[in-house]
Amino acid sequence: MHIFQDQAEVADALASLTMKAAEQAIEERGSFTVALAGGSLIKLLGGLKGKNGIDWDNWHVFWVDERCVPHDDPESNYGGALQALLSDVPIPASQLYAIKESLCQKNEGAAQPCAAEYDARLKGLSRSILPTKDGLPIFDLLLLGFGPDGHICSLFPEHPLLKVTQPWILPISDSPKPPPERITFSMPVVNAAKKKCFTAIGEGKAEMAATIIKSAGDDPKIPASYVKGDVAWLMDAAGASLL
Ligand SMILES: O=C(O)[C@H](O)[C@@H](O)[C@H](O)[C@H](O)COP(=O)(O)O
Repeated sequence: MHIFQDQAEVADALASLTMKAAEQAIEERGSFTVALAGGSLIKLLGGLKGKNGIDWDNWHVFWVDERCVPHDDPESNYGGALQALLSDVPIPASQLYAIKESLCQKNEGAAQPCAAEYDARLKGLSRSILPTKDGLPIFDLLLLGFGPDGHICSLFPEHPLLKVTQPWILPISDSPKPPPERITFSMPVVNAAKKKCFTAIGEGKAEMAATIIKSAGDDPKIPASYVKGDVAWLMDAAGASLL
């Protein structure tokens, strides 16, 4: 757990942690797979802009969850990350794994086909850049957010999806956080990743950050409590104020 003065310092620490994971993965396997959340995480991604010595050519970027909307919709997590960082760095466009936009022209009913297409696309990559173990993909790094209710990705408290183990990518059509139609990594896919990083910025995150960190694990009221393994927390002073 690392506590910093303000958001700018957290963004810088997030950049350092991501760069280190990338260097290690590229040295070991020649590629780096990172999956991003949406929400307030997006504004921290800019910390990677202008950093030297990054081998962007070998980065592969995914989304841990996505709203089923066109890419230019303000709700699009891909669109947000593009604006915050990805349009400014030379990652080949084919290595940005956005959801298939043509399946999302109408939000209603989009989650099922979107999730199936994303799941099939990821499984296709398991023969190349996305190694698997015990039938699950091993992402190098997940940059996660959490909601005030303790949700992560689009896995919400006491929602049946929390317990679903197959396929890798799940559709949700009744997300309590709008918009309702989304796709999300399953909890086993989250936990199979090599490293996960949570960020908590501002007073609004303090109470739930403390609850997650102090939780005994696997509390269906707090999806974030299921996250296990190598988990880093980067927080500002306000986000860490109730620890
Ligand atoms: O699409 C989304 O809604 C996000 O990916 C989601 O999983 C996010 O990480 C949390 O909702 C926290 O969002 P905030 O940090 O904005 O509260």
